[in-house]
Amino acid sequence: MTSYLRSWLTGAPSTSTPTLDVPTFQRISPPASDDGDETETERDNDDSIPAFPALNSAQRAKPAILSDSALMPPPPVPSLASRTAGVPLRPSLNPNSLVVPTTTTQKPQKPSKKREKVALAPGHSALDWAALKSSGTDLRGVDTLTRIPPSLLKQHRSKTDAWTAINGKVYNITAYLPYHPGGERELMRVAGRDGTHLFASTHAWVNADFMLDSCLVGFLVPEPQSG
Ligand code: HEM
Repeated sequence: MTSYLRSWLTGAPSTSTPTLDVPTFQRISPPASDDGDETETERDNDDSIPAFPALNSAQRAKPAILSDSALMPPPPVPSLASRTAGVPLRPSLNPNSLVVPTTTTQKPQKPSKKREKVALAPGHSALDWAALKSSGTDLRGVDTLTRIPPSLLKQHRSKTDAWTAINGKVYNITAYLPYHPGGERELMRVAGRDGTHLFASTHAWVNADFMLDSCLVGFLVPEPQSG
């Protein structure tokens, strides 16, 4: 092995290992003429590689050298004369500058009151909710799914018995209250009524169908006409 490696480094042929059969490549020109004086067998045995690109290919043509007037003009030179050392150029003063403004005169926006972060009690993370809802615990409080008119929905608007309707489905949100990342107070705003609009305008990306699947109690229907 050592002598084999040494032979690689020194270029001397190795004595103990047989020489490797390294394939060599030859530059093969296309046949000089193709005017039919060779036999069919000769042609079948002809493994010569055709020239690529073909000898008459346009790729072999000499590229045309464009004159200065045919080339795209260079971008304008920024005017460096107006520059003061250490002071970045103001893009508004220098239309050629690509420098971004380093400051702004606009006041920072106050954080929106609408999406306040609420500290959830320990054991009330999204994962805890997922575990609870798939644990088999009864979160509905009803035996069968029913048709629920707004007047019935309205009767469930306390913290210990809260229902809401989202996209036509009525959920018992009582168990979810302490798990809601936006807080109990915000969630209670939709208790006893159709919360579709408020829900969608706060976080349309939240999948209520999935979050509350085991809290489904029925479907919102119009108030039955009396008389
Ligand atoms: C009834 C079904 C509802 C469910 C299942 C639900 C679920 C969720 C979820 C999963 C989040 C976290 C979203 C995120 O981090 O991107 C969230 C955040 C929030 N929710 Fe709800 N929500 C409901 C209703 C409401 C309602 C009616 C309001 C009232 C305005 C509300 C207000 C908020 C707010 C303010 C946050 C933001 C909390 C934060 O930024 O960390 N949610 N909600």
